[in-house]
Amino acid sequence: MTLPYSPLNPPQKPLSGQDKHSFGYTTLQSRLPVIVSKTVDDVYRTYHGLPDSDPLKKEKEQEAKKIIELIGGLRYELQRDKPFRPFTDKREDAEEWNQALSEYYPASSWYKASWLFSECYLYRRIKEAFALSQHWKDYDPFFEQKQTVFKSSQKAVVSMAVQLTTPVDPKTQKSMLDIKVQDGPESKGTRDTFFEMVQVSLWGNATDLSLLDNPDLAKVEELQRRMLSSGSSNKSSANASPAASTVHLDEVVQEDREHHASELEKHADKILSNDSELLWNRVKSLRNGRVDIILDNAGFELYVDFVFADYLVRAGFASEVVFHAKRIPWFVSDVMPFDFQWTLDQLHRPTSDNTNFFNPTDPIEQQALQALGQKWQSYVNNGTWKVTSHEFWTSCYAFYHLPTHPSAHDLFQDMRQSDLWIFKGDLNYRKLVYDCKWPTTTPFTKAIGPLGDGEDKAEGVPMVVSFRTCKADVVVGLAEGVEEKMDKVAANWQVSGEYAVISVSP
Ligand SMILES: O=P(O)(O)OC[C@H]1O[C@](O)(CO)[C@@H](O)[C@@H]1O
Repeated sequence: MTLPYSPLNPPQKPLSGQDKHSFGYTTLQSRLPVIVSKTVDDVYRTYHGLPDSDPLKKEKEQEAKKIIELIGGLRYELQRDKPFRPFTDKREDAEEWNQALSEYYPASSWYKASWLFSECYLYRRIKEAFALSQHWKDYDPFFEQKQTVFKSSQKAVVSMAVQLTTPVDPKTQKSMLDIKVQDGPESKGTRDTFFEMVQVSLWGNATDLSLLDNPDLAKVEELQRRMLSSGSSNKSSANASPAASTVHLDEVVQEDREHHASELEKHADKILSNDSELLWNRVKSLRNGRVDIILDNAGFELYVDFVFADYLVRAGFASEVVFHAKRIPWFVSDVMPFDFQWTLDQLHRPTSDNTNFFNPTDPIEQQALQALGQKWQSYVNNGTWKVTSHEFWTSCYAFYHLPTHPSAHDLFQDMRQSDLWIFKGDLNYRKLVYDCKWPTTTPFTKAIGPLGDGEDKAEGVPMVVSFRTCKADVVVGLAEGVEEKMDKVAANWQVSGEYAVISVSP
């Protein structure tokens, strides 16, 4: 079946930088030039830091200068709204990108094309600058930023690890993650934990680097405090002395958990449309199913994605979780396969090694991190967790094209084996709904076209879920009156990342 839609002919009017009041305009005008400049800074710092002992230093320096020149040129083109030009590198997706450029936007430019196309084109152009080199081909200019922000998440990461691994019931010694579906899917523990995990996974999307043009680490911490008690309870295990934490850990963790649960409750009204009950109905019927998570950001968000996936496995709902990462550096903080393994490594490295990424002083905290890291590594080793990547996720195409685009054929055939697709984050949401100006009351299931449950539903698509904090103008699935109410509450509610939606299409 050929789709009537294309980047040039989306199902509704597309968001575009032409609208000066849109977040697309602000992004093209102010945010992307900063991101591009920071990319140049990173390359500059990295090549200046090359050791003299590196036999390839000279060649690498020369190539780095070329990369800087290319990325500088890109910034110039963006700021002056110059026409798009074709790609000149030999990556496997270059031809498809060039075809799309000539078919949809032969004489277009950054502000004239759809915002979605322009923004994806920018990240692909950054990749081109590296792909044309020999020594920097696989270099990720955003890795250092991803690392720094993850490091600044230590408090939240550690606190959550302790909460998850400490027995909640001293008699059974079971932790929050040990709740099994055999205890009855509707048992209070299983159900409550599910809703908590969903919210943790959702708000994990609030800390993303492309939105924080200038990663303000205090803001990152503040955002994480939304979902955690760390830093807010002075009894938190993260602050307790080793002796105190050993003696009263159960109590402290219990208190932290209660605080955490009430923090989440406080944020429940920030979820403007919440289909998590529908999701629960599906999840609780699963036994040893397959769940696909289309990842968004590395760092803290990936960590909470691991937590959610671990819950699904331990409870017995899933025996296979497939994580979809990006093949190229994308929207600054998106997960690449390297980030996936790197994150696991930081959690379960032996603590005697002074180079530990996280360095909590309390042995209980160290053990908690290691316990999670080792458990998660074992899932990777035995194939329960798989990380994969596909060019489609970094193409210019919205997800309407996943079932029918020839280059996504293998991906779609594989994903059809899944019981549930969970899309994380804002960009994935934008690609699900084709980044259009939908009325906010449009049902999610309609706005996602062939992935929804309308007449044009593609065969083999399972339940589609999106966990998204709102960081772009488009939002659907709202009840009548919500948009008007929100306009009075906060002028920038659609893009601030303060509000969220949990959307499900059966
Ligand atoms: O990491 P996320 O949640 O996909 O967000 C990506 C960010 O980049 C944007 O696509 C704009 O640059 C926004 O929509 C969002 O702020």
